[in-house]
Amino acid sequence: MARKLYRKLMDPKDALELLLNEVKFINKSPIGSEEIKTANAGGRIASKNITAKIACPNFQSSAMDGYALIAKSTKEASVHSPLKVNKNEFIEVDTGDYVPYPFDCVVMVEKTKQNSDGSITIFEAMHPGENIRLIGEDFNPGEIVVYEGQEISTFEIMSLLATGNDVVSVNKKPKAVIIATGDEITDSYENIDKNMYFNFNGPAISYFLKENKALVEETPILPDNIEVLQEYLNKYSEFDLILMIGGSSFGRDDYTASILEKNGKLLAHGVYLRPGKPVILGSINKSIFIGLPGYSAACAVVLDYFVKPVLNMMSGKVEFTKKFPVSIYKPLTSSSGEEERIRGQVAKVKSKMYFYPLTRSSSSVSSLLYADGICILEKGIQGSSEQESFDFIFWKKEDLSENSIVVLGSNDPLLPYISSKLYKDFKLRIVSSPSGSLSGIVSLKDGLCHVAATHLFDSETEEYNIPYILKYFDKGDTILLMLAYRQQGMMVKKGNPFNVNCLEDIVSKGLRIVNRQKGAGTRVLLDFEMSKLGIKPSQILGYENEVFTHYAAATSILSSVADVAFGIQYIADFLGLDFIPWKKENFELCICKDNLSDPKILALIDLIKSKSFIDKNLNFSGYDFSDTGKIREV
Ligand SMILES: Nc1nc2c(c(=O)[nH]1)N[C@H]1C(S)=C(S)[C@@H](COP(=O)(O)OP(=O)(O)OC[C@H]3O[C@@H](n4cnc5c(N)ncnc54)[C@H](O)[C@@H]3O)O[C@H]1N2
Ligand code: MOO
Repeated sequence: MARKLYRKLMDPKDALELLLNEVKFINKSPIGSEEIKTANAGGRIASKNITAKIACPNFQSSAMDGYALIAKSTKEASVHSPLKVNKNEFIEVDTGDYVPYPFDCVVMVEKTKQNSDGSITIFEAMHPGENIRLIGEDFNPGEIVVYEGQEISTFEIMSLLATGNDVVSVNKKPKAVIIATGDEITDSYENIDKNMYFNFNGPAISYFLKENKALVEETPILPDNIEVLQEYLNKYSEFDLILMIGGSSFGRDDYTASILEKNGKLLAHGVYLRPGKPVILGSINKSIFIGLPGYSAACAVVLDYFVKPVLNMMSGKVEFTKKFPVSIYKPLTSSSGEEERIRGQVAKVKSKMYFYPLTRSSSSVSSLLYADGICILEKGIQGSSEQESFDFIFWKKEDLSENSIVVLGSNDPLLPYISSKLYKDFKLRIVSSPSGSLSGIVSLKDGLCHVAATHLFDSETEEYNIPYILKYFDKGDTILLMLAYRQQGMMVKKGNPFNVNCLEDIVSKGLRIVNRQKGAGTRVLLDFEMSKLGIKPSQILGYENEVFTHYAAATSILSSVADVAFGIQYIADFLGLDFIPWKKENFELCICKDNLSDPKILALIDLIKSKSFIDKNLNFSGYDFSDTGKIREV
């Protein structure tokens, strides 16, 4: 099949409007209602206002254990003039008992004296209604208990049953089917090799749909075959929502849009939204059809932007997307023609809420795992400034923004272990965004983080970190907390196929490197080693290719896009690369002294001092923990 090279992109808001109108057009807003037992209605959506059938309580009752009396007859009673009430003038009641007329108040048993002749003595006057639960005190018949569109949960069930609603009318759950497509998609790890991906989107989307009130089926993974796809679309024509994963962009096998064009209604193929651009929206028979891009982050944005509103409409759920204002800690630029939804974490630093973006790659799964939610960058934003405020939408249920320690600067594999310990013991976490040691120190100065992670070698003093920090902070303003000494060096493929032993080999053999970004400790060290040997950047192929982490440097070697990269021994060993050692370095955390009273920072310092984050089961090769937890004054 020839590649299709055209597509008219739409504004995402217009596309959503068309789609929701289509849900109405096929009469599925909502899809219908059913009566079910209230006891089983948790999580369901009320299809209409539900009113109280009976009052709650529906008879006057005693609020206390004691004696029901006639208030009028007690008006002379006081501590100084106790009143004897004969046994035919009261009735004994327990909490919740019916209180018959003419009794109109209850005296608590502990406020009376019981006499041998069966009478009681009371010591204060009672007023009508005292300790009586009145009819309809909680709910009166006809009062609205649950609104149409409201989700029924614990207290709704309690209130509905208290008001005589044994059964309730709820909206039916939309029936959704997920069709994962692609010859390269498999559900067995045995087949995972070149050109095969495990179907991690399908089961995850299934859970998303269930969380959003759908009944879900998943088909087997379908091949890129137009007849088979067609057959499954017919098979599920009774379903309310058909989601097809993959095959939405311009690939050879991207049949999805054309099937819809021929057999149903193609409302949109492609929107000015990133990620999620190649989404396909339409209907077929009486089902809404949404073609999700195969890349996971694009899938996630489409689920949030298009699928969720469709499900809410079908299940009749009234939902409001709460947006929070955030500042972006470093300038971001959106692509000129598209609205961007950027994944990231949020954290409060010095009472200001900051957004720390994660990778914008559409295929990234880890960014979905780590993101608290998304920040909306309207199209055409050029280099946002820190003063500007942007809309942030939580995707996660848990808001950890005030429980976050923001570590900017360099990156170290120990940080996730530290974060996991802090989470388990204190529900704290580390938010880290690798920006390079120097940039971390500047961010600390600018109040954009709590901690700067740094490993900067100063060639003049041959000292680590302090000379750099003193360029930005006064003496005595900060401390350095030692995390570990790390072995730095060169990483090459297993077996060292190019026989690299020193930097000169890179030049003489014309090898490709991948560099770290300017201001990164590893970059500073490389430049120092190069200047010692008189090697110029122009002599090294790939000197301008920058990556932001040790992992990214190592994976460039694994993916054969570089022959040599620079970083720490641990990563090389961890990923099965060979390593040529250079130098041991100090990896330290710089903290402002005026932050030392923050309980979060104290918890971090205590943990590092205790060294209990060092997982004995892991081999931290190239790490020296002898001075871990030591503090240096800057
Ligand atoms: N020449 C162009 N190429 C691409 C464009 C473009 O405009 N021009 N758009 C890119 C964008 S944007 C996106 S997003 C992706 C989406 O691609 P498709 O929707 O066509 O998805 P596939 O090609 O079928 O799959 C891509 C990729 O996704 C992964 N995948 C797919 N299904 C699953 C699954 N069930 N579980 C896990 N992973 C899955 C897999 O890595 C596939 O290789 O297209 C760009 N290309
Ligand atoms: O939709 Mo794609 O996700 O923009 O990369």
